[in-house]
Amino acid sequence: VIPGWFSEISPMWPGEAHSLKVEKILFQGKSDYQNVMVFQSSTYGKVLVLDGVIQLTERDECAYQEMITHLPLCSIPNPKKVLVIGGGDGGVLREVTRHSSVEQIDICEIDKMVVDVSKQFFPDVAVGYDDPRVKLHIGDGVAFLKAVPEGTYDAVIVDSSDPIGPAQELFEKPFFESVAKALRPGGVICTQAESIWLHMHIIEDIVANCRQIFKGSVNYAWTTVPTYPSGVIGFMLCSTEGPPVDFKHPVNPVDRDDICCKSKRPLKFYNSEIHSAAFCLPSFAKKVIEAK
Ligand SMILES: NCCCCCc1nc2ccccc2[nH]1
Repeated sequence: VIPGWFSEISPMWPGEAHSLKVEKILFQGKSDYQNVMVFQSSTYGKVLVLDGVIQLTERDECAYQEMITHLPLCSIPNPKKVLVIGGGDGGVLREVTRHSSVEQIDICEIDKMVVDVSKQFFPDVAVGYDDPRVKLHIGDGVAFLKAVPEGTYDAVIVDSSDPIGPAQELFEKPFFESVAKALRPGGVICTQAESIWLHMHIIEDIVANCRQIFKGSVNYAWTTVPTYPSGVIGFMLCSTEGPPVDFKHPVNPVDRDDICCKSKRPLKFYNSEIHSAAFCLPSFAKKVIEAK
């Protein structure tokens, strides 16, 4: 351990570790589910760490939050009811509220400490909670979805941490089946889907499960997030049987400047071109993901 530096060492990415220079540790706690830490970095703003894994930094969180939200919501004409699983930081909520068509936003986060810490240390991220359309449920997303009436949501966004830890079940088949049931025909799911550099095997399994469960379209998109392992992170975009969804060509643009929300904060990362580009894959990933 180098004094004054945080290194993200994990068996999920053996032999490598992204490091950030630490100015000051701002919070350390242990919730019922995981270790929670916040530190002031020298060059990436404040950083949220769960069980030693970087979840977000102030400098690059826009890339992840904007892409995981607008890739699904800009792919359907008129999203009204949206469910967020995980995402206790509130960043996805902030992005969902940009869509004026949205009437109801449910969020189910298992760890209340993540919500409280985000509100205290990441107010520009947790601003998402201020919107009156948002309803926060503290609990397990697996149980929450079992209780949801069939066909309730237009979109479900699974903003999970990694498969090792509290989010493990959110990567498994039964959970995807419960999401498919909770979606209306032609509804969409977008999940945090790891790195094509590090996790092709996990992605292969997720894609196989999604092809069996989601009878509309199944696509993988990816983007750059400098502080995530290997500097990239991906998303599974799937739709249920029903009105076809073409994820690669957004029907509901959000980069119009009239679409805004309380924070009046402009989009920093997402736009319609980067939306389409996100689905272009390197050959080694295409071979696995688009295998016919
Ligand atoms: N190793 C990549 C980790 C990606 C983490 C994405 C993420 N960031 C989060 C912040 C709060 C709650 C859930 C979250 N899920």
